[in-house]
Amino acid sequence: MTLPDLSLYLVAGRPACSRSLEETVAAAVRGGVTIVQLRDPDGATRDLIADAGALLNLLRPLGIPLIINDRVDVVLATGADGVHLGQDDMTARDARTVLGPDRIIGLSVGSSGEVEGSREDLRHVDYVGIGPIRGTSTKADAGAAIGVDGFQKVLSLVDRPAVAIGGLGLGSVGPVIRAGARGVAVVSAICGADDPETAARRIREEIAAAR
Ligand SMILES: Cc1ncc(COP(=O)(O)OP(=O)(O)O)c(N)n1
Ligand SMILES: Cc1ncsc1CCOP(=O)(O)O
Ligand SMILES: [Mg+2]
Repeated sequence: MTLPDLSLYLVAGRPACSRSLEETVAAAVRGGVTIVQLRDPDGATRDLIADAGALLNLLRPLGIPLIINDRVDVVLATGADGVHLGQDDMTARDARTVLGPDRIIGLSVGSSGEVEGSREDLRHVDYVGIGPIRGTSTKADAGAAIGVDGFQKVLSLVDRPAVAIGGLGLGSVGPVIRAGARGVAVVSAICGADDPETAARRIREEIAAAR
C-alpha cells in the first residue's frame, strides 16, 4: 500500500452536500482535494454501494483514492480503496484480516486514552484521524473539541500520519498543519459551500502556505 496524499481529505455523503454528491465531489477534486471518504451514517446499504460506484467512476481515472466510512462490506462490494474506522466500528485488526495488506485503513483517535486502548489496532492502520479539533454540527456524537493542543498531544503518542478533523475550514487549517498534521479532513467547509471548487482551492492554498 502506498500511503495516499492526505493533504485535503474530503468527507462527503448525500445528506451533508448542498448539491448532488457527485457534483460536489467533482467540483472539490477540481479544487484540489487529494482523497475522498464516502460517509453517510444513516444511508441504506444499496444507496451507499451505488454512491461508492459512482464516485469510483469519477475518482479512479484521476488517481484519487475513495475511502468508505465504517463499512468494510461496502469496500469489498465496490472495490473501493479503503475504510475509515472509529472506536465503535470493526477493529482495524479484523478489517486488515478481511481487506488484506493493500487496502487503506484509517482509525479515529481523539484522546490519549483512546490511543492507549488502540495500541494493537494502530499496528494495522495507515493513518489516523484526530479530533474533533473545534466544535462541529456535522457529527452529533463527536465529543468535546480538543483544540490544537489536544491534537498535538494525541499526535505525539502515535507513529502514524494524521489528519485533523472537526470544525476545520478556511482560516483554521494553518495551526494544525504547523502542529504536524499531514492534512485536514473537512465536511461542511466544502460540502456546504456555495462553490465547493473554490472552497477546496482556498483551503489547499492555506495548507500550502502553512507548510
Ligand atoms: C478522517 C476521519 N477522521 C475521523 C472520522 C470519524 O470516525 P468515527 O469516529 O468512526 O465517526 P463516524 O464518522 O463513523 O460517525 C472520520 N469519519 N474520518
Ligand atoms: C466525521 C467527524 N469526526 C469527527 S468530527 C467529524 C465531523 C467533521 O465535520 P465538519 O468538517 O463539518 O466539522
Ligand atoms: Mg465510524
